[in-house]
Amino acid sequence: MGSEAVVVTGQAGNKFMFSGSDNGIAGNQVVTVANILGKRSIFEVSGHRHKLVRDVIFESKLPLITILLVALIALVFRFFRLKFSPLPGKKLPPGSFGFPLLGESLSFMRAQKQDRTDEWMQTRIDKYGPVFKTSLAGSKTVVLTGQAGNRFLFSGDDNGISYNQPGNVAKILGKYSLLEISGPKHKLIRGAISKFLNPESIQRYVEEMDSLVQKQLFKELAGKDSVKIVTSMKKINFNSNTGRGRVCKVLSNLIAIRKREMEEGIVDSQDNMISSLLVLRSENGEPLMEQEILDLFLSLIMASNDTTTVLLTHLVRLMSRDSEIYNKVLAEQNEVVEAKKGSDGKLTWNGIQMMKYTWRVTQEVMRFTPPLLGNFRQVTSDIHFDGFHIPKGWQLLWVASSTHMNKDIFEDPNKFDPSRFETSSKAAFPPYTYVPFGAGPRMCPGAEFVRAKILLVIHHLITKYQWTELIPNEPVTCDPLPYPAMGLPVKLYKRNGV
Ligand code: HEM
Repeated sequence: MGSEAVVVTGQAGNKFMFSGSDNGIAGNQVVTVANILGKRSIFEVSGHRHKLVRDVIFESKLPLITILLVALIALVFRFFRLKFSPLPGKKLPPGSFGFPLLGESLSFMRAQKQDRTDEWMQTRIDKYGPVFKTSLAGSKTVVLTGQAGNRFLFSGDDNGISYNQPGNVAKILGKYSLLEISGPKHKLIRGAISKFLNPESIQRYVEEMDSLVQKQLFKELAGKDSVKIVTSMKKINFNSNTGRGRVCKVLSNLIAIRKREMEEGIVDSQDNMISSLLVLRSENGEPLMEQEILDLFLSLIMASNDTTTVLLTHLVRLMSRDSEIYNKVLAEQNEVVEAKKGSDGKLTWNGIQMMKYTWRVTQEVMRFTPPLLGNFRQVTSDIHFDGFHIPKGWQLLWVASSTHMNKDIFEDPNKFDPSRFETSSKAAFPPYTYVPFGAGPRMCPGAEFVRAKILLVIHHLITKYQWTELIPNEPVTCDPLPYPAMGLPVKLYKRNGV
């Protein structure tokens, strides 16, 4: 332990050691033990004080178990005081770590369950300011809110801030998912994937997407007069009952098919995402392993399924509650139906571009209820923000509502008003303030795909069906995404002539 020592053994040695207290020999413990026990522990005090403490403990009439219990509690408190004590000389953000071990996790989880996360955040912002510390999921956490906090967090990728997800999420996604890789490899793979998710690509396969959406939607709703919207939307997005094992098998087969097709020259490497990943080479010329391609696809599926389901669910819920919005969306979609007559009944990219009002409603739904309320980052080296020191090993948390519901950014924020998106959101709101898809190098690459998907589903749903909620005022619960607690059961009515 960094000290020279003499080992004393035998009867004579023991006698010398045990009788020698305060006679040139002290009972003090090594530094780490002393730190934990505290400098007034019986092991650390000596002389008259040691005798006094010893008499109180051993001569008292208190049962030994009580004494041991008190000592144990003191030890645990001491341990956690040290563990959670601020670093000397460093200005840490204000805030509270809550209870030992649990931190503020329980109250945060309770707020999530009751859909009161915004309130939980706001109470702390009012008390401590836009940057505050807490302890969540067993980690010391700094919550960064507001435009400046968002900008710092979103731009800080690989700069003392890492995107790696908590252990359980990482396990599900696989270690090669886009969310787990960083640096040049992340840039390379993100670039390859994004090429297939940008508007130019979506334009090419919008008709194919449309026929798939129609097929899945009508298969799901056919013959039913009531459905749970959450379940139906999950099935339309991706059958959530399909486990990781089965998806991997299907993807493995697909990779083998693409490899063969490329060898036979049937498809070009830029025809589809799998082929383009198969020809991708890292800086040192290495191709991706099959496991990497599998994890990448799985992460795309996982990142898209729940978020898109939540968004569709909240749109359907809103339209069953607000007949004015429902009628305006329906009127716009009927215009698209008319326009389709000029293109053999097919929904084209132009049709998608006509759905401006529907998209504004969707944008406002995401402002009110962002499908992803926020996300964590890991601090990989000491960083500084707004005059505060944030030590390595802590985590950061960004929260969409901190800017979405800010009256200085969005006028009358509690009013549902799709018209605020009439000019392009980029021009209307300062950067890093409207963040349902995040921002910066880790911004959601699926944003354009989501737009096409949502508009296609709503187009077919509203032109064929009307619906009413079966549970009035069904509460929303975040687990961790904001879902209606009972899955939004609705009664379906087919429109005349369908
Ligand atoms: C309504 C639907 C969606 C919402 C609200 C959403 C939201 C987000 C947000 C906020 C982030 C950034 C998280 C952060 O910075 O902490 C993100 C990242 C990501 N999203 Fe989405 N997403 C949606 C749909 C999709 C879809 C459809 C895909 C795939 C086609 C997708 C793939 C991804 C991936 C791969 C990342 C990680 C990007 C990276 O690390 O570079 N998302 N998403």
